[in-house]
Amino acid sequence: MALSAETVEKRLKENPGWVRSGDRLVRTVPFENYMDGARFIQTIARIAEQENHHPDLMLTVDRVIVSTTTHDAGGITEKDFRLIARIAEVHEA
Ligand SMILES: C[C@H](O)[C@H](O)[C@H]1CNC2=NC(N)=NC(=O)C2=N1
Repeated sequence: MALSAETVEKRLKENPGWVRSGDRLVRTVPFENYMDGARFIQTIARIAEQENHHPDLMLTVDRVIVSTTTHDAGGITEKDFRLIARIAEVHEA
């Protein structure tokens, strides 16, 4: 079930670096160079497979943009927050 806007805002306070954009949680993570960003994407891809929850990932020369929603629920769910908590374990904001 999609979380209410209030719940999303409250949970976001516990997740520095993440913002809500429409029905997505989004974080931009800066990197010194392309390959560091590429390695981060590889790590997230492994986590996504474990969680069976797969964020959109965009790699540029100096950042990775991570964006997640739960399509089935039509919004942000606990699955998205579980995923971003796992990402925080490998890269603090
Ligand atoms: C069938 C499978 O569980 C679904 O397609 C999953 C896979 N990964 C997913 N990842 C994300 N981010 N949102 C989803 O709604 C989603 N759905």
